[in-house]
Amino acid sequence: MTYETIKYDVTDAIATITLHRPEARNGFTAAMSNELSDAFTRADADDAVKVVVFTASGDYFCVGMDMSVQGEPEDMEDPEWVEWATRVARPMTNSNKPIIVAIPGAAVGVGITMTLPADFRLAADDARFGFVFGRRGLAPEAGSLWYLPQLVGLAKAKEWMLTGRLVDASEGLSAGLVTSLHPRAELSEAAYTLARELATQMAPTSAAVIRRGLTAMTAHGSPEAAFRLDRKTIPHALRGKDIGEGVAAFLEKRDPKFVGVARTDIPQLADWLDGAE
Ligand SMILES: C/C=C/C(=O)SCCNC(=O)CCNC(=O)[C@H](O)C(C)(C)COP(=O)(O)OP(=O)(O)OC[C@H]1O[C@@H](n2cnc3c(N)ncnc32)[C@H](O)[C@@H]1OP(=O)(O)O
Repeated sequence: MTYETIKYDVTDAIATITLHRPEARNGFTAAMSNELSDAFTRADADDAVKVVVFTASGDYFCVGMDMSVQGEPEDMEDPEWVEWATRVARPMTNSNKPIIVAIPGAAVGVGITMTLPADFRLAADDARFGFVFGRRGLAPEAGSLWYLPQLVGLAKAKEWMLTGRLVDASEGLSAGLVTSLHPRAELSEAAYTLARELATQMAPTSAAVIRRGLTAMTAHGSPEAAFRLDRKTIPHALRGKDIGEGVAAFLEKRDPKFVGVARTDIPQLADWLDGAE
């Protein structure tokens, strides 16, 4: 697929997906929805990719739906509309690779909800966030009715979504929405420092089990379900390509050279997670 609203790059095992409509403050469109869906799916399928960085060109991350081009749909059941945030959030949720979001400025509406399935949200210290759907007569999307209370608690999620007020960066940090804050000029380096650490220090199969397992267990797990999942994943890890390397690297006081590939080494992971309820 040719991308017109985003950029996609892979360098040194890190895929970077960049919202690229800076003239429109990266306003979200149907084309952007399709392109992001394709890019996250592509990064997951590429065995050369170990980590994904999701960021944006310009001073805004994304001002949400581009209200200047995205009019009212003729058919409110049209999946082009109903599914447009899900198309992004689902491949992010199912990704075998950790996802780091670097948020340089305002992230509002779908501009913030589509980041919630990611694993880390690093933000500029003057960024703002807004769950403004009620103010526009819309309903929350991207699975945010589930994700937001998981991240910040039910009381805060209700307050943010019911008022639709803008939340500043420090409140986002203290509530748990944001992982860390950085001066805007240092945000990109902070994101790539973290990405390089994950790409070099984490066994890919371990990362996939951890990010997907935590989400699945939080969504529909229990201690017994987690014990059952452990019984699948631990023997698998012990038979895997990287356990010897991880232990040897520790004992030899050197960086590991992990060769595992989650997608092909544990193709049954999705079935294990589905069966974990
Ligand atoms: C299914 C999906 C649903 C959703 O995503 S619903 C959410 C839709 N998005 C919004 O409602 C956000 C509306 N925008 C804002 O609240 C603010 O903006 C911001 C907090 C994002 C940024 O504030 P500041 O930096 O003070 O900029 P500014 O002066 O308000 O806006 C600058 C220019 O950007 C235009 N703009 C902002 N957001 C959008 C948008 N989402 N779609 C189209 N245009 C937008 C404005 O109108 C204005 O334009 P001009 O300079 O010509 O006056």
